[in-house]
Amino acid sequence: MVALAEYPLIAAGKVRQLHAVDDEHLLLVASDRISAYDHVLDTPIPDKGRVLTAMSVFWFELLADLVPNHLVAADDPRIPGEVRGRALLVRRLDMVPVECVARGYLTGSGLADYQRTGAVCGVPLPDGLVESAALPEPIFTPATKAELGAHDENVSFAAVAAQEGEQRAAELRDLTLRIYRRAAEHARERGVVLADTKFEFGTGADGSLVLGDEVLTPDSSRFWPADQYRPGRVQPSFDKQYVRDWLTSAESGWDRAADVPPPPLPEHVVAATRDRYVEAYERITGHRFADWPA
Ligand SMILES: N#Cc1c(N)ncnc1-c1cnn(Cc2cccc(F)c2)c1
Repeated sequence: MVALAEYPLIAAGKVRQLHAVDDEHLLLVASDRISAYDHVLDTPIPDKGRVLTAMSVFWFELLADLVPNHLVAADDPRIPGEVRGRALLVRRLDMVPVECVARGYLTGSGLADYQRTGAVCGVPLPDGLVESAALPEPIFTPATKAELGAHDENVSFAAVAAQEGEQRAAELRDLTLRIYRRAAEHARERGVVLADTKFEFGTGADGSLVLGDEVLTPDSSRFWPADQYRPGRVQPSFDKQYVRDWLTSAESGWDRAADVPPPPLPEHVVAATRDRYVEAYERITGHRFADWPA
């Protein structure tokens, strides 16, 4: 078994890394780190990396009839033991430099754009939409990837077409929305609102689109508990609300506006957050997390 250190690091996000395995394969590693309020917290959430990896595998398999994906293996001798269960062996693709975001609800940067311009990524929306409003239909709201730590920049479909060509841009939009609709319906039947999500696509040797990166995890998407959904307010995050509430409580002593790092999380917040990740996985997939490879 190879050690992770023998696979050169080629990209790193806030809570995950990408290593080169060979000319054809990469290793996508999810850490137990959690970010909140644009800070990566000091306290890891045990099993978060494994839950999110297991979730991506579930969605790749559920969506395989809609779109090919880059997954080669979740359990393979090339995956180092130290990251087994929270790493995916994937096919090296030629990535399309567009963050393909689908939104079924209006929140975050989409709401901010709408309040400023009446539109999101140039897509006009009806008047009077409030925080977390369900959109008349899901919309494609692409973005360009920002440097680590900065927020992605929302761009218009026309900008994507100028960069990728009209046909490829239309393909990215249509595929993004088809996948979102399928996933949102599946999640909603299981008590989870998939408010929005971000896909990354690449192309293989034949030039056709392949779904890459992580997919439909609570880190690449907004998951809300359906039974608490109420438009007109910021929704509780299915997975991160305990962390957010504690960090903004007097107990933490943290001042979010002071741009200082958040304090370590108390054990009860860590445990409750781990439980929420496991609950999200078990609800959405119907599988027991205990059955995911150790
Ligand atoms: N997935 C994938 C992928 C692929 N299958 N082939 C080629 N490149 C990529 C690739 C390059 N950057 N990213 C984003 C990313 C993901 C995970 C961790 C990071 F730090 C950064 C993805």
